[in-house]
Amino acid sequence: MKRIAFLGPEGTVSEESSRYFFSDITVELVPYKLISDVFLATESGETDYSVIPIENTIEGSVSLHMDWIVHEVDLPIQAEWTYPSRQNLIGDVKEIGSDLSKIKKVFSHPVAIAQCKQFLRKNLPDVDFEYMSTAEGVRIVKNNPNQGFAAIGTELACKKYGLNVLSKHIHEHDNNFTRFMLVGKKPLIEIKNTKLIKTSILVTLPEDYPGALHQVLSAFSWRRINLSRIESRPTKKKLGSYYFYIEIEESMETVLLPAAIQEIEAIGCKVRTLGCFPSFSYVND
Ligand SMILES: O=C(O)C(=O)C[C@]1(C(=O)O)C=C[C@@H](O)C=C1
Repeated sequence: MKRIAFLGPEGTVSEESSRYFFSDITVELVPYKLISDVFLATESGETDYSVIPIENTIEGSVSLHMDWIVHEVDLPIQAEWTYPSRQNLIGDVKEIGSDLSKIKKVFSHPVAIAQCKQFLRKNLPDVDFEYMSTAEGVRIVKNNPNQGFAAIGTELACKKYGLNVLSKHIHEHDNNFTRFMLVGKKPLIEIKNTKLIKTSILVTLPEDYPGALHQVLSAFSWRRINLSRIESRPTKKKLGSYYFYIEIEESMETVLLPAAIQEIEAIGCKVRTLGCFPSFSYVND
């Protein structure tokens, strides 16, 4: 059975989304305390794949996780899916009741906190924050009663640690989704079929000259290849030096995409393929 590393403890959004994505495939989900441990578990062979949150509707890219994929490990992207992040204010109702001013400190993941900024500004303007995964936050609140602690996390974690939802769905938009990537050394053949196959590449320009990026993009545009994301990140070698992370809605097994990449290489760019993978959108059933 395939072992899948995710950010733990049990009850994180990563776990909820993995249970959804792997609902038809029997896998063992293995929690790790830090996202670095999640990556390294698969890099070392302790697990077969890692589940990595990569982008959120409200917060945008999770840059730290993208940087891990690019700089720290050699783990191709094998699949991606979207999943709704439903955040709740969680605590002990016997302690807090309906008086949220009793809350002095909130524990959660920085990305989850950022998804609830408006709620927090309005209802908890003076609280302190401490950062960890959402489920770790819920666990800490459970283990430290009567201190004015609360967490932002999932209903799964709330049930798991025997606490109460003090305010339900406190994230800013109904359309709050997180995109997760499955990274690992080999393709996961058990994955269901999908129409959309994407390819992710990293492009480093040879030097900074007028129109350099335009030339790269035109290799895709005249072939009518659709790009779904482009982002620049520092190469970490020199201030002001960037690579471009480009997501393409096309498989490497087509004729057009390898030709576009060859053209980009011919103008002196370095291209690294991070993965060619099936892409799934959340279906509410
Ligand atoms: O802390 C969690 O529950 C996670 O799974 C992490 C994470 C993230 O890293 O973006 C995942 C999705 C949520 O939107 C917020 C936090």
